[in-house]
Amino acid sequence: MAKIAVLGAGSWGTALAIVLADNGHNVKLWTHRKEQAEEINTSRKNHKYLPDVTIPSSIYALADLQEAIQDSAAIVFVVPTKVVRDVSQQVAKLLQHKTTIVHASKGIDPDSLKRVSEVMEEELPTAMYEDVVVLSGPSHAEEVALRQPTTVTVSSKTIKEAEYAQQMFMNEHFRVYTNPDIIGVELGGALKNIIALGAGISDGLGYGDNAKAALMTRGLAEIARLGTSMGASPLTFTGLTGVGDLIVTCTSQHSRNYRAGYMLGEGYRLEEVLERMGMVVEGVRTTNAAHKLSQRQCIEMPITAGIEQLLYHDAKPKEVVDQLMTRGRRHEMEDLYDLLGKQ
Ligand SMILES: NC(=O)C1=CN([C@@H]2O[C@H](COP(=O)(O)OP(=O)(O)OC[C@H]3O[C@@H](n4cnc5c(N)ncnc54)[C@H](OP(=O)(O)O)[C@@H]3O)[C@@H](O)[C@H]2O)C=CC1
Ligand SMILES: O=C(CO)COP(=O)(O)O
Repeated sequence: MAKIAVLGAGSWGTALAIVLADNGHNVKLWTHRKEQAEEINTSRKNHKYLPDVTIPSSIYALADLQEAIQDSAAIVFVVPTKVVRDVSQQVAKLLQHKTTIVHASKGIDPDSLKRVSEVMEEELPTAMYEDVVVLSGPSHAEEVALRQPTTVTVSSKTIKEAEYAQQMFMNEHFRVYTNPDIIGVELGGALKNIIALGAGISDGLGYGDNAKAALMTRGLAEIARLGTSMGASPLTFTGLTGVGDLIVTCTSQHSRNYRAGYMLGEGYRLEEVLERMGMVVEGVRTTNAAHKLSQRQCIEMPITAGIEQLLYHDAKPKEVVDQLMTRGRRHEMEDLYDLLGKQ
């Protein structure tokens, strides 16, 4: 079995470390906080992020990054998108052997507008790995850590590294597929968080299932529109990392994006919401990134634009809904008219 470093001891890093430990790997769980490493090693609990879960004794938590990555067959980055560059730079300085690089973050960097694997490629020494692998899909940490049935997808530019990650993570509770479309896999995982904010806002406003279904379906349409303009396959958005993750994030109380959206819908201000959450709400920064990308790619993303207005320009949730509902008339699927040769 392999020695694997998991970087980031939040809810998802801890849950993925448990999957890897269940598979018999020797797992080092790196946290940037020494006291958290001590807490995990002594109490076998991650009280802040996964309080109900007992962490197997085969997982060793530590705050020394050098020791964590030393001789590792794979390094799995599970930190919030906004610190991926910084953590990659730290790893780049310490890495002295060739390894497999995996990440499981769901976001887009609003400064560079790059996907997470692109940011990592800019920082990690190319001689030390083949391709960055992304792991994404409908997978709340709280359920994965309890070994409830979960399916995810791994993707990398070439299949070899994705297949290595597939066999590393896969077990009877955690089924892992491969997909060659890394652009679609990363964009689907990142952009669904915007729609989950929207679904939460809708519920927080007191709207019903019709409104949420509309947001999810029209949200998926704009995700796919942007994604295909950036080189993704439209098919990927029908898969686990597209519609699958959209369903789980828009309908679950586990979702931080949904819960943050709910509070916004109830009228709380963004700063207050983020303070109450105390965990990463990736959709907030991703909304900003996606809005800029939609302008760069000349792609219409009305839901994203509305949520951007709400998050960054003080628009009221109800105003945004009214704006969306009173847009001009549209075909549901423009391409279908071309395909069927109809006017
Ligand atoms: N939770 C989930 O179910 C899933 C999450 N993801 C994705 O995984 C990524 C991580 O999310 P998640 O684990 O849920 O987030 P959490 O909010 O649960 O935890 C974030 C973790 O990152 C740590 N961290 C923050 N800044 C740094 C830094 N500069 N260096 C090192 N560590 C840092 C935090 O430490 P501290 O406690 O000190 O703040 C904390 O341990 C996100 O992109 C998310 O979208 C993907 C699938 C499922
Ligand atoms: O990506 C996730 C589930 O697949 C987790 O979503 P949240 O970050 O909204 O909790």
